[in-house]
Amino acid sequence: MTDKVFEKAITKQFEFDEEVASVFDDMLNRSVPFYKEMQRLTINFALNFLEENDKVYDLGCSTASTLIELSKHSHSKLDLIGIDNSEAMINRAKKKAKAFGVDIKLINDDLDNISYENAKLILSNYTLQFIRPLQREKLVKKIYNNLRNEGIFIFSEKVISSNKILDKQYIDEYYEFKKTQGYSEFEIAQKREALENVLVPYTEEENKKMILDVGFDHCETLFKWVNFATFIAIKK
Ligand SMILES: Nc1ncnc2c1ncn2[C@@H]1O[C@H](C[S@+](CC[C@H]([NH3+])C(=O)[O-])CC(=O)[O-])[C@@H](O)[C@H]1O
Ligand SMILES: O=C(O)C(=O)Cc1ccccc1
Repeated sequence: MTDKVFEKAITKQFEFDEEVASVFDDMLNRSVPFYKEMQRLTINFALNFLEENDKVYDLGCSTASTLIELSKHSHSKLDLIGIDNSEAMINRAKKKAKAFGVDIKLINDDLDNISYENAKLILSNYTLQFIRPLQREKLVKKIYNNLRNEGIFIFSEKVISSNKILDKQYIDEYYEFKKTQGYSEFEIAQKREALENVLVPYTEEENKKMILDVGFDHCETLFKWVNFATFIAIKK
């Protein structure tokens, strides 16, 4: 279904409710530049590190698109677990996984309440940005502690620039992108307002610092388009 959530006047903050969940795949494809390419890279890099029966968690799995694709491309059997605190998203994820005949454990809970024990790979594309900064650091520490040795964390985030002039150019460039995707100026402005204080982006450097501060040995940018970045972190 086509995303028309912000065509009408909005009075509340952005929420992952039934209305958003019902158009979410279209929303993400049209709102995240190179979403499919970012997802392809996530999966290819993940597969390089995975072996039979490895445990994989997707934090903020939404409609489970990434886990379904991962499962389709894997030659080994994986233990796939998706977590999302939006019931509407998890219900869609369950329907999609069933339709694709893919075995995924889908859990409707807050990321805080889950133990990621024995994980070989943790994925989290465009989700940490919705977690309050203090809690975000705590969650990343838990991710590090629960990953096995040589475990991998791949995550994507909307980012800002610490340079004011460039940051303004980032915003303008993204605005142009959204127009090419068929969003009107009104829809773009409304969504921006609804996301204010809900989506809290860091700079690329802040993201890397957060990762290294909790103990990861290595973190680098796998992919970046202006204000959208994918990172890979490795635990020794
Ligand atoms: N505290 C939380 N606990 C659990 N889930 C949460 C929390 N906060 C937000 N979410 C969930 O995180 C997801 C973020 S969307 C991820 C896209 C997906 N990764 C994809 O690649 O297709 C990204 C976006 O919409 O920009 C939503 O489904 C929220 O319900
Ligand atoms: O659409 C936007 O304005 C964004 O900043 C990114 C985004 C994409 C999908 C859901 C929430 C935020």
